[in-house]
Amino acid sequence: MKYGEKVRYSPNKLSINKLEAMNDIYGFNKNLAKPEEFYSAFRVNKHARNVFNTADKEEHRRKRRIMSKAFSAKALPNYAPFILSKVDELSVKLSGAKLSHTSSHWRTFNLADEINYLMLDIMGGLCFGEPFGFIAGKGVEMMANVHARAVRIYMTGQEPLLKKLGLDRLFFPHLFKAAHALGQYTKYYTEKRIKSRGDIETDKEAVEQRGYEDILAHLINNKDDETGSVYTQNELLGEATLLMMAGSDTSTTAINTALFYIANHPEVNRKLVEELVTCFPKLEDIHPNTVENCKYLRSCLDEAMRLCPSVPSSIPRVVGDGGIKVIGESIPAGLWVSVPHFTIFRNSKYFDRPHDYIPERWIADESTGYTLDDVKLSQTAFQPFSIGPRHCIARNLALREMTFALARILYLFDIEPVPNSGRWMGDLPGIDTKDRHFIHEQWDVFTSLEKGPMVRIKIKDGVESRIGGDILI
Ligand code: HEM
Repeated sequence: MKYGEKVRYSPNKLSINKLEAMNDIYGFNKNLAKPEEFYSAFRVNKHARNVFNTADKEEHRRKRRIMSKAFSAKALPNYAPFILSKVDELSVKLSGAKLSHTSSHWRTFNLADEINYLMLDIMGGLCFGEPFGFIAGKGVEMMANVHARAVRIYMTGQEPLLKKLGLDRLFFPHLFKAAHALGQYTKYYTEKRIKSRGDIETDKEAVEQRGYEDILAHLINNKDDETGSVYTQNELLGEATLLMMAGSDTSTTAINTALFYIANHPEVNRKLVEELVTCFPKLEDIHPNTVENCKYLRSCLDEAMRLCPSVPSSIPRVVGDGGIKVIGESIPAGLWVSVPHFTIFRNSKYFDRPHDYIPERWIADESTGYTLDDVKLSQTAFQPFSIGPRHCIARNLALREMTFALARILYLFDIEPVPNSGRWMGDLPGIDTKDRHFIHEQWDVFTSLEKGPMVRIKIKDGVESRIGGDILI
C-alpha cells in the first residue's frame, strides 16, 4: 500500500485498490462505459465490433442477448463430451503412451504450451465445430501469433497514437504480421463455418453427430428477440477472434497456475487427490457437468486465480458526462477508473497472508481457523470474472472446463516442479509485503501470458485399477 488506495498513474487514469469501488465502477446502471480508445485496439478490423470490445451500451446489449444463448444452462451440458475428448487426448500425450499400458517414467513438459494447446483446441471445437489440432502438434506457430496479437493490442490500447499514426507497424512489424496471420486464420475458419451452415440438411446431420451446436452456429442467422436483427459476416469474424483469444488465454492461465502451485505444495496435492478419489472411484465418474462441486478442487483453482488473475490489471471504464461518485468521492467526466484484480486480490484487508497459496481460506472450518465471515469477505473481493453488465459471459463454461481438466490431470498423474521453475520475490512496488514469497511469473497483456511452469509428470502408481471401460485405449 506504499502509494495508498488510489493511484493516479497517468493524467486521466485512476486505479483504486478498494473493494467498495468495484460496484461503483463495474455495477449495473452506472454512468460509465468502456473507453473506445482502449477497446477499439481489440478489433480485427475497424468495423468488427464484438460483444467485448464495443463501447456502445445498446449495441452491447443486442450482441449479448444473441450470444448468451450459446452460454446458457441449456447449451453448456452439450459441450461436455467434446471437452472430455480433448482432455483425454492431452492425457494420452502427457502419459507418453496409451494409458491402458501405463508406464512409470517421469516426462518433462512446459505446461504453458500444453495447456494452451488444450484450450485452443477446445475453443476451436466449441466455436467452429472442429478442433484446430494443436495438441496433436498442428499449427503450433499460430499460438505464438495469438500471444503476439495480445501484446500488440495491449500496447496500442494503452497508447492509441501508435496505431493511429501507423508507428506500431513501423517499430514492431513482427507483431503486426502475427496479428494479421491470426486474423487470416480465424477468417478462414469463420467463412468455412458460415458456408457449411448454409447447407441446412448436411449441417443438421453434422451437429447431430457431434452432439452439440457450436457457438458460431448459435450466432449465424440467430435473430435477436428484441430487434429481429442477425449478425453480419464481419460481426461473426469479430466474435470468432474474440472467443479464440478470450476463451483460451484466460483459462490457460488459471489451469497452468493452479498446477504450478499444487505441484509446489505437496500437502495441498495430497489433500486434493484424496478428495478426487473419494468423490470419483473411477476416472470416468469425473465429468465436466459435475466436477465443479468438488469443494477443495474449486478452492485450489480459486486460490490460483487469486494469486495470478487471468485479467490482472486495469479493466478501464470511462466516466460519463456529469461525473460519478466512487467510494463517496466525486470523479469528473472523462477520467478512466479501474479496480485492478492483481492488487485487490493481494490486499491484506481481504485476504489473510495474501501472497501465500492457501486453498483452505475458501472453506469455513474451525480446524483451519477460517470463519464464515472470512470466507464471505474474500469471496466478495474476489471477482476474477468481473461483475455487472460486462462480466464474463462464459464464467460457467470456463469453471467447468478448468475444474474438469484439473481433476482429470491430477487424478491420473503425479506432478512435480522442475527446479528453478517459479521465483522467490521480495518487496513488490506498491504491494503491501516486506516478506519473500514464491510466485509464478506472468506477463500482463490485459490477459496474462506465462512462459512456464516446467514440470515433471508421471502416471500415478496403481491408477489402472481406477480406469474402467475403454477410456483412452
Ligand atoms: C479463467 C477464465 C476467464 C476469466 C477469468 C475471464 C474474465 C473475464 C473478465 C474479467 C471479463 C470482463 C472484461 C472487461 O470488462 O473488459 C470477461 C469478459 C468476457 N469474457 Fe471472459 N474470462 C474467462 C474465460 C472466458 C472464456 C472461456 C470465454 C469464451 C468462451 C470468455 C469470453 C468472454 C467474453 C465474450 C467477454 C465479454 C463480455 C461482455 O462484455 O459482455 N471468457 N472475461
